[in-house]
Amino acid sequence: MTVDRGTRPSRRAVSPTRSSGEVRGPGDATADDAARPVPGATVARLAVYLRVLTSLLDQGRGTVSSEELAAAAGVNSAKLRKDLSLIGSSGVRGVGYDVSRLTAEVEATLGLTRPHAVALVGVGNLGHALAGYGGFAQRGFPVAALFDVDPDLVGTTIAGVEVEHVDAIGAVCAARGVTIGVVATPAPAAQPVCDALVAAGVRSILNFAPTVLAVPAGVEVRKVDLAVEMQVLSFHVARRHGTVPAARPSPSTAGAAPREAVTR
Ligand SMILES: NC(=O)c1ccc[n+]([C@@H]2O[C@H](COP(=O)([O-])OP(=O)(O)OC[C@H]3O[C@@H](n4cnc5c(N)ncnc54)[C@H](O)[C@@H]3O)[C@@H](O)[C@H]2O)c1
Repeated sequence: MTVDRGTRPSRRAVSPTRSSGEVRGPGDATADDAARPVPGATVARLAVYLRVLTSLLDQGRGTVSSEELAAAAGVNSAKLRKDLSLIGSSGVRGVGYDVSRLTAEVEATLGLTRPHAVALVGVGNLGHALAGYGGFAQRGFPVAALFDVDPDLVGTTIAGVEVEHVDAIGAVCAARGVTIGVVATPAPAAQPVCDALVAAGVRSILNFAPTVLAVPAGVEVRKVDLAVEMQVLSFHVARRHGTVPAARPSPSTAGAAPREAVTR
């Protein structure tokens, strides 16, 4: 099984075998799906399914129907079954999915069969809040190291982890087996910090700084920008209010009749 967009496939192979009583519906996948690449959008949804499954496990639930799991994840059940078939998971008609088994299969696909130690660099407003959030450790991402340059912060402790000087990134990340680096510094500091993390062997970077990071092949960077999310929301609000200008015709449709502006 392969996962596109650079997300690593699971180390533990997930059995593509299916029971004869598997749940199927319109638009569901075929048995060949388990051998296909897992699209990035599916990977993102798997993380959402996992959050729901973890909550069901906490409640002591043994099974869950595709409809219930889909509703809790905010997708339709056909899409959910298709996503799960891509990782070789199937439910049983009239019973649903085994919560424990499905959780293990999704975790294996997401590479969560072992915790990922996280190093967070820049413990200002944002970094401090992230460092103090206990939910990351609960979901397999313990914050193992904190770094900053501010002498007032270095030596302090946040949620039991000492803030160390950024110069110690190499030694500390290697010693603690850090696999994910989080960059929450001002933009000008982000690239040198990223370089130090990469030199320390960190191959996955989550970047909050408003800058594009250059990394060598084999290093995955994901950028989080809440302003971009708000701009997307703004677009949808504007569209609802009919204030989005008409799309310009592309060269291929330049001779065609002009499109109508979006109005209510
Ligand atoms: N992506 C988003 O949605 C989002 C949201 C809020 C903030 N941000 C960005 O996150 C970053 C942090 O924001 P903030 O409000 O916490 O800023 P902040 O100024 O409160 O904190 C930045 C911290 O980085 C430290 N720092 C500076 N240079 C450093 C270096 N070379 N090595 C290590 N630490 C260094 C500073 O000492 C400070 O503690 C900024 O780049 C900001 O634009 C992004």
